Amino acid sequence: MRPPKSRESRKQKRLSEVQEIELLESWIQNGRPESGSNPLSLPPPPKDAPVGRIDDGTFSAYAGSQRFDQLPVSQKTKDGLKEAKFTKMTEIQRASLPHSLCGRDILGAAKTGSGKTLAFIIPVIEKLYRARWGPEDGVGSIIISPTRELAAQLFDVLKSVGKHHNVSAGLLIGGRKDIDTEKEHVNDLNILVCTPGRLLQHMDETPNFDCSQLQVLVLDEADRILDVGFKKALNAIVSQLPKHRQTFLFSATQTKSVQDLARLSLKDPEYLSVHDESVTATPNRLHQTAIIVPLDQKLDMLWSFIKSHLNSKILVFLSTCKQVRFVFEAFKKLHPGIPLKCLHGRMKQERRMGIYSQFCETRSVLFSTDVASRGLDFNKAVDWVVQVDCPEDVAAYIHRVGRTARYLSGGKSVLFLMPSEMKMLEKLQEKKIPIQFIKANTKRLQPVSGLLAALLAKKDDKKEVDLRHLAHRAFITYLRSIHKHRDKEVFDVMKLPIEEFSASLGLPMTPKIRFLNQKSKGKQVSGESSLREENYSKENLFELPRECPVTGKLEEEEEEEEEVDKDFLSAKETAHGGQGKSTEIADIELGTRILKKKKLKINVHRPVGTRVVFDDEGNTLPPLATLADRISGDGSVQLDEDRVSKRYANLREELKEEDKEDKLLDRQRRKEKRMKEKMKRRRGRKDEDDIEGEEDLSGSDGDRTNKRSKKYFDSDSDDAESKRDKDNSTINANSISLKEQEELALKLLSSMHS
Ligand SMILES: Nc1ncnc2c1ncn2[C@@H]1O[C@H](COP(=O)(O)OP(=O)(O)OP(=O)(O)O)[C@@H](O)[C@H]1O
Repeated sequence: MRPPKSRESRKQKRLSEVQEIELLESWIQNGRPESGSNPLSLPPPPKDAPVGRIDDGTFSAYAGSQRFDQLPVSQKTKDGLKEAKFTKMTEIQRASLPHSLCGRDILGAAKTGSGKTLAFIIPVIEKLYRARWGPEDGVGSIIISPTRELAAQLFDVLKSVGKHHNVSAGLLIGGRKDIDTEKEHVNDLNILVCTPGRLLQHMDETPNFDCSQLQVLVLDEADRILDVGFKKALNAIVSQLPKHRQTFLFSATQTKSVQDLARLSLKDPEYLSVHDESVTATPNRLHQTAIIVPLDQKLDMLWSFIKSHLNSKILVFLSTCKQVRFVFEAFKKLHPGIPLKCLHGRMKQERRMGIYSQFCETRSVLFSTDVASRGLDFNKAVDWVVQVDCPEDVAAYIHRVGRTARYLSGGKSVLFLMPSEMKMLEKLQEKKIPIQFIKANTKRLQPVSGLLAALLAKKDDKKEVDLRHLAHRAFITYLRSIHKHRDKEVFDVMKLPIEEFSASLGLPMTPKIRFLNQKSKGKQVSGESSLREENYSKENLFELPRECPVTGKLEEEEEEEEEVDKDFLSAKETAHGGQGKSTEIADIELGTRILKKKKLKINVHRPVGTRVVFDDEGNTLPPLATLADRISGDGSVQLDEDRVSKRYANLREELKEEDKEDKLLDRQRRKEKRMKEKMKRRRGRKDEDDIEGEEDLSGSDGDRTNKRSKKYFDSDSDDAESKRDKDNSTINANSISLKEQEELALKLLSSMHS
């Protein structure tokens, strides 16, 4: 039996909670801001004004307040905020919290790093607290994030601010092994922080998984989640949620699409875009630069940049997973003098999380795909964001550079633009992005292509990473990503110096890309300038215009098997450098080997049926002579019919044997192929980012779909092959009889001797 004192104190606690909730409800109702108003435009309450219920039964105004403790939120939340050292609200928090606390749907837009997370975490916790939500009530709120790392980060903020509350919360993200345990507990959770894929998996597979009582739905990085990549998953999720709920959509690049909003059944949402009037769309303390770098000099430039910023924390964006892996592995071998890390959607989840936390803690260079471009708030500030490959659009640019200069800190970014991508600069400037165009000091450029070529030329040690293979994949996936871009004003694969690019990766020969017009290959775009031809006097690598106040140095897996897209590529035999051709050929793709095969020479002028047969002494004999060695009385050659039938019987046996062997071999080959594909699929499923991960311009989603369907067709084709085998056996059975063959042979023989 529990001591009565404890029961008494629990009752007391309950009573005080009920009273607090009543007070909060009245306070909220009393001071609700006008629908459509922006609380930022209201005067802040006087400094020492009373907060909450005032003596005469009225309440303090909370719309317009600047501190968290002036808001109608529970003491538990206030304590959580205080302990996490959050006292003053940011603009998006001041603008949206008065509306969200009184139950309205929110469409929130604010620059990166401006505190949008708390703007939805606080009302989520408060709504459930005021509804006295408990474990037995099930799922009360769902917070959806496009990536696993971001979901984990949101979960951490939730745990810290809500630490004094009794609601239960869980992080549901793909790539974790404990799905079965998760299924057992998910029905006891009140707040789910998840990625769309994992949530849908629970909706599909977990018995009794029920979201029918949902109170609040949050989409962080809403425009991304509403994007085509997540369309199916999101529609399926939303179809299982009650329509009567509160919905919050937040992003730095918010969607205003009526269709999107209709999909989510938003009710008169408050559109709060706090930086609409701002001169810039990016954080004020972010110093942004762009520099022209031809494709074949990108790695030289990146290497030089890293070497001249060894004491910085640098986040480098590349287009595809394969590029990330290649640059990471290759640069690692060159020991630049700063720790290197890589992050992409095809890595195992534990490793991804490990890398993410390590990068939060240490000075290092992180090579990443766009999986790290949104929402991530790396603990210790990122000094530099380097975009080696052009972002797909302005929104992607904003999110990438937004990984630095967060909240009150500063940061720098540099965008490498190829001459053919200059249109992107215009697009960025049109969208209020203050980006400064600078020139490189080529004197300080440290070429790395030669070193890469030497690395790639080294004999492969089986235990080590196959750099040449990685370079090859990086080359192909990059070009494919450019080819797939819809914005042809910026991304035009035909304008790229393909051969030079291949050489810059250290590849001994240029893999051939079938979709390219051969004639235009190798030609440089007009205006493609070579950095090495330019001459700049200053000591630093990049030069800013004189008036610029910035004075920093730069003023400015095994992953899945080869996804050999035979329709997409083959290889071209052009050797760069002094690499021996013959050794290289074996290493390039199947397509190349097929091209290298010597064509069989067929002498079309040779008369039909004139196969030359020799006797034991090497004398030529007439055709079919071996079957016609019975000499008749008049001296003419006659067929020995016994020998003929014997010969045919032997031939039949031989053929049968050969056929058996061939079939066996073929079956074995197909079995191996199936096994390989099965393994690949398994590995793919393990390592694969669930739909949420990627972004990655290797077009992972698309590619995966293709791969899956390809597998589907492959397995079909196996069936088709076995069917063909059966059909063939039918054809054999119906083929001409032995007697007919003998007659044919006799006719032939007599016609030849006549
Ligand atoms: N009121 C506040 N006081 C102090 N720091 C804050 C406050 N609100 C947020 N922060 C801090 O600001 C940083 C950025 O916040 P947050 O991650 O929520 O930004 P965001 O707007 O969601 O950015 P993104 O658009 O990149 O997702 C975090 O480190 C967070 O702890």
